[in-house]
This record gives sequence, C-alpha cells and structure tokens, in this order.
Amino acid sequence: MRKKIVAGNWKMNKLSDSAKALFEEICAHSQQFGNVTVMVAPPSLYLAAFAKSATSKVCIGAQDVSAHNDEGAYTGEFSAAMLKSTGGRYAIVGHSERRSYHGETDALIAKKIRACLDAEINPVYCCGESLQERESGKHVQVVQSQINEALSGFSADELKTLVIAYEPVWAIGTGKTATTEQAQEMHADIRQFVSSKFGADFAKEMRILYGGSCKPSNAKELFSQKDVDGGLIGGASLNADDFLAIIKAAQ
Ligand SMILES: O=C[C@H](O)COP(=O)(O)O
Repeated sequence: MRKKIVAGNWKMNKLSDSAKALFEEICAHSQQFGNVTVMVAPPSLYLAAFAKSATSKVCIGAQDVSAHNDEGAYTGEFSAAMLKSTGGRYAIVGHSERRSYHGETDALIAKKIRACLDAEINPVYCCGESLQERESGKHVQVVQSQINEALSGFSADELKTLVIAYEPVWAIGTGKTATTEQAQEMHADIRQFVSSKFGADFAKEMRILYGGSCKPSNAKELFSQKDVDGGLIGGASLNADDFLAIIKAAQ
C-alpha cells in the first residue's frame, strides 16, 4: 500500500512573516494528517528556519537543488548535502518552471537526482507535456522520453526514494485541471513505463503525484484514482484552509 504524499510548492511567494505564519498554521494541524506524508517546499531562504521548527509530521523540501554536491564556486546555488544538513528531506527537481525559465534539461536533472540520492535527499522528479504536445497526441511519448533521459543512469535500488510528479504544463497555475481520467491514464502509463525499466516490484511501490490546479474541490476525486498517490500543490498550498483540505482529501 503506497502512502500518499501532499506536497506544497510555494514557488516564489510570501514574505518572511506571512511565510512563517502559514507554516505555523500547517504545523498546528499536523496531528490530523493521519497516514499522509506532508511536505512543504518554501522559498529556499526559509528552509533552515522551517526545518528547525517543523513537527515530526511535516517534512521540509527544496524547490530545486544544485547538480553539484562538492562545495565550490557555484554562486547562488546550494547543495543537497547542505539541504540535508538543515533538516530538509525532499527536493523538487525538473519543475516545468525550471525547465522553461532556466533551460534545464533532463540530462542536468539527472545530475540533480544523483546529487539528491548521494546526500540522502528524496528527489521529487517533475515531468509533463505542454498543451501543444497534448493536443497533438504526443503526451505519452514526451513524458516517457523525459523519464527515460532523467532516470536511465540509475538502478532500481538507487531510486528507492524517488517520487515522480506528473504535472501537465497546461494545467499549472491555469485553473485547468487534467480530468481524473487524463490523470489516471498518464499515471498508469508512467507506472507501466517505469515497470518496464526497473521492474514491477519497484513500480508498484513508487509514488506518482499529480500537479496542476489541484484544489480542495477536485483533490478527493484525483487522489481516489488507482495510480494517483497524492499531489504537488502550487497555488492552493499558499492558503492554510485550502492546503489542509487537500491533505484531508488524501486521507
Ligand atoms: O509545483 C506545483 C505545480 O506547478 C502546480 O501548481 P498549481 O497548483 O498552482 O497549478
């Protein structure tokens, strides 16, 4: 039985005081999270303080991480090892906003996954197709090729802590959610593809999150799909009531 994950990706939102207040409100409800793993990925400036004040039921994650694990001259970056040393547990890698605004490729993302695994940080690998790719019927092929490139250099044993987040780019921040059928279909395909690469036992255990305009009104239906193991939540994670309602929907 795969344990569900609800992860909040705050992106570049919230000044220090309001970030702290939101985080405290989430932590204050953590006794009600039941069997759901809850992860919060704030702007990286707040990571260390949040990790220090998190309850045991709230994990801290980074929105991105360096591909380098050795200390050195990489201005503006922080390593997975540094994240680990602050108490962080997860790192999102390959988010579509990193791909489109920073030109990140799956080859680079593979290095970030390697850096995470070396530092014992759980990578949350994001993949997903654009609207044009969906409309031209290439979505399955696009997502398989992303996964293939990012994960080919790893063994099943190395990837035990990997989480995949399927985020159709056309659904991110647009209010347009994938239908439950579209989400389930793609998640099942991802699991099948991963099974063909790493074996059925591995694929059966791997968590696949849905991301893209997930909100309290659609979370329960999405999370009830056989291959949807929770969500990577953007906009709706910025409001405690919405985020807590989504966590409830995963229980
Ligand atoms: O990482 C989160 C995703 O980009 C989803 O964002 P959204 O829930 O605002 O559509």
